Amino acid sequence: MPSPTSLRPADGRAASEPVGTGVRAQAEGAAEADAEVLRHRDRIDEIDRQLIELIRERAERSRMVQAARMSTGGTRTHLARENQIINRYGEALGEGGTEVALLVLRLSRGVAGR
Ligand SMILES: C=C(O[C@@H]1C=C(C(=O)O)C=C[C@H]1O)C(=O)O
Repeated sequence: MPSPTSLRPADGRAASEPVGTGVRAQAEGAAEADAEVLRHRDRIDEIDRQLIELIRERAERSRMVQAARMSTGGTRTHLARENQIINRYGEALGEGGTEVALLVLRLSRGVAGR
């Protein structure tokens, strides 16, 4: 006659509990979830690094365009072009895209505005 403990399933749950609900199964599930979080966070951090780098390059190039235009008496800003950019972000990203475009333009324009 087996002892009561030898009747316990190997995954740590009580024999009366459904598969996947035992202490071990829950611990394994939690470890997998933790690993998944770390994997996605690694990629998110990499994406953020790239975004920051791209925003910096964009701002630098934008300031060069602005400087070139102003060197011949033009304005710093060009509203028709900005509207095209705002629409592009809005169409690609939805309502929040418009706000992203406005922030990107603000970062690119520097403090002075026009
Ligand atoms: C860079 C330019 O100058 C300004 C900055 C813009 C930008 O950062 O995208 C867009 C229009 C202008 O207000 C441009 O005209 O292309």
